[in-house]
Amino acid sequence: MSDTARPPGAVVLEAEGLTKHFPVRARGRAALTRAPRVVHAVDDVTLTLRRGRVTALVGESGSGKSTVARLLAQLYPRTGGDIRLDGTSTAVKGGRAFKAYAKRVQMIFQDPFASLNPVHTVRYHLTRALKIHGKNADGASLEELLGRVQLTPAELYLDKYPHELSGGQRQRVSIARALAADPEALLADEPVSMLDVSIRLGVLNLLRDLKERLDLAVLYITHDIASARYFADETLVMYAGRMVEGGDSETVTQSPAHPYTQLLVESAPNPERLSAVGDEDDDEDGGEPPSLIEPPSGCRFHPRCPHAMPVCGERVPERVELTDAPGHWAACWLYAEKTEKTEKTEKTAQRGGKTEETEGAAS
Ligand SMILES: Nc1ncnc2c1ncn2[C@@H]1O[C@H](COP(=O)(O)OP(=O)(O)OP(=O)(O)O)[C@@H](O)[C@H]1O
Repeated sequence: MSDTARPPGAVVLEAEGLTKHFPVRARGRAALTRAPRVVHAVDDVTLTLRRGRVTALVGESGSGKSTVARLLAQLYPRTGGDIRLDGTSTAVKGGRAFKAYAKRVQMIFQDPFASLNPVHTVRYHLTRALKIHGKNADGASLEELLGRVQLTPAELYLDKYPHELSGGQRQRVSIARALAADPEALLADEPVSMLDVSIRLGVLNLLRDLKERLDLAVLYITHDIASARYFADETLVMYAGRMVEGGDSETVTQSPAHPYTQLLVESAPNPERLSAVGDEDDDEDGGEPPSLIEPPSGCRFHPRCPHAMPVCGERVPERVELTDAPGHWAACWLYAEKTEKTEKTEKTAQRGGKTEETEGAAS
């Protein structure tokens, strides 16, 4: 890697105010009479990926996680916001600029069977990836790549076709192919959710090992908040296109602040299990996710929230830093209200004024 001199924890990839709206195609009369509508898939998402750290992005189906990953991989143009790679703003449309970006930011998909071409061998896939990124594709390089994903001895795998491998082995080949670029960031979109429960842990352990050995910045997308606790250094929670909570994984999963994160944690049947939550959680307790064509006003979780207050339906809550752990934050009026009140009380006290009256006016 060209930049091994950078310290662990250095920022690799950042998104700020990242937004993606997909146009909805109207049919028939509606196409003539109705204003064009959009799916608010991702709104105002801010995140940072650092070297040698795994960041989990957790949320139920349709919350916008894959769209965030695809935006970060520059597979979609964004509607708004910024993406910075090593501090430089980037918007890549294709061609040579995309190739240069993809060399540094690689993506791993959920279904390794779909992402590998069934008519080609492991040797072909890895040779092609190495050549695309201008690397030597000799036997030693192929062996080294397979060694990185613990498929040894290499000759056992090199001439196999995808259907001759197990699901776990296929995903390891996909990971090896991504590593052929020698990337700085790896975007893993539900990398184990299609694998048998018994082999998920092995693949996650491999990713963790790679993160440490290669100092990779890893984005780990999952439905399963229990696996985020196990595997990720930091956890971010998304609901209906917006980020609602973030912090170190232990704090977010053990002391969730946002009512949505609390619901996710409660509905994970066994936090110790790297479970199949993602396969079955679409109707977890507490209702359904909202339509993203006309998302709820204010906090998008407010129609499902057991603590909803009038303000929750009126204004989008901002991130509030919480005091229980450094870096822990939530975008929730439960905490913003307290902060607003505290600030008002402090200001009034400084002026030597009417604390009680000001508080009453604020609530
Ligand atoms: N290409 C697209 N065109 C239109 N709408 C899209 C497109 N891709 C995603 N969406 C919509 O954007 C929203 C977010 O989808 P996304 O796939 O990012 O969510 P997710 O959290 O990754 O869900 P899952 O875990 O099921 O993959 C959904 O409402 C989805 O229907």
